[in-house]
Amino acid sequence: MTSELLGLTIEAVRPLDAAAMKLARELQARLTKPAGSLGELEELSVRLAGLAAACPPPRLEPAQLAVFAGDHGVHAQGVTPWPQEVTAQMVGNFLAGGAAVNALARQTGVTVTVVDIGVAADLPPADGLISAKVRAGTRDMTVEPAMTRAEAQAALEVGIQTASAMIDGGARVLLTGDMGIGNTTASAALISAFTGRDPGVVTGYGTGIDAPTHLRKVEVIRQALALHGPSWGGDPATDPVAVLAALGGLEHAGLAGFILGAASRRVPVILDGVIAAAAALTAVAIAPSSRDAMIAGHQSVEPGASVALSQLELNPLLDLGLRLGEGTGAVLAYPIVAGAVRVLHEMATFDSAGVASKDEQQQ
Ligand SMILES: O=C(O)c1ccc[n+]([C@@H]2O[C@H](COP(=O)([O-])O)[C@@H](O)[C@H]2O)c1
Ligand SMILES: Cc1cc2nc[nH]c2cc1C
Repeated sequence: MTSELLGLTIEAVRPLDAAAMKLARELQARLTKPAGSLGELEELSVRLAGLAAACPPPRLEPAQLAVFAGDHGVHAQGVTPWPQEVTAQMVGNFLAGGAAVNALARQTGVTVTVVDIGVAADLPPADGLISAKVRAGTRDMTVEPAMTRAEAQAALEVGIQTASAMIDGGARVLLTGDMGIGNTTASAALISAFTGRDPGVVTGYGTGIDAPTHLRKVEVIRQALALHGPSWGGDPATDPVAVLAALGGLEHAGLAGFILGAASRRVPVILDGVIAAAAALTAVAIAPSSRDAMIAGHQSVEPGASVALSQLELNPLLDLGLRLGEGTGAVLAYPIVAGAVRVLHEMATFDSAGVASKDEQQQ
């Protein structure tokens, strides 16, 4: 059973508009630069025109980042050295403006909002905090499904509603962020399930674990996949919400909804690291065309991120060796994405600037 909001959102996720893409390609060819010289920015601008069904597409301002925060029952399996309380403490840090993502967001002009979708501790109301707790942390995926289907759907809806509210408030681009001690374990489990790749290939070192902890982390993921995998019988696409409920975090569900919400409104969404990549695979399994609204902000150090992005056929814009999360890689990529659109609005054409084109010079 799919909830009404999720069903309507899935229906509204449509393919790119071919006519707007053609106009953007033609415009790119007339701008005062050698053809193709803006590299990946050119194809990106064409895709953004197709997404908006307009050429030029709207300028990507203002930009809103949502940091989905949640805790993880699998923390009990010793997959991370950090205590679970750090999730709530870092939320406090985001709200006070003292985290890396706050500094980088101030640098690039992005507004940061935190969504408490599943932090284990009670968080007092605060400016910049959306209190939408579905549950105080997930269950341990090695013992039982991390979420019930109803909880996974509720968290997907929180994500959709967050995207809608931000777009209604004027946002023209959304950015993903996450905070959740233990969430690289849930990310690797989701990535393994949705790509069919072995947990040994997609599991990384998260916040920084030693080799024995890494071995245990891979084993924990194998155990969860062995327990739940038979329920989707080798084909996760038949019931992606069941896969999400079994293995995911509340923040993965929120992020998947956020991505679907953006795609349904034809607004681009810049993905951060491995947690966003796992959520993106989930979103694509739910609504395949949502892929076209996604921009991979950066290449996380986590191996699962590369596996997920290559399955999604997304090229990360930056490769800075980041493995922090919070939305840091998305925030850093934002000026590049906004620049790709700005070029279409502001560059002169060969005609308007009186610059001879290559063909004219040859005549
Ligand atoms: O974004 C990434 O690719 C990324 C890679 C490694 C760690 N993280 C962050 O680190 C936390 C999870 O790490 P861990 O080791 O507790 O699973 C969580 O808060 C994530 O935001 C994030
Ligand atoms: C300190 C700290 C900051 C983080 N930011 C995102 N994930 C994090 C994990 C830790 C441990």
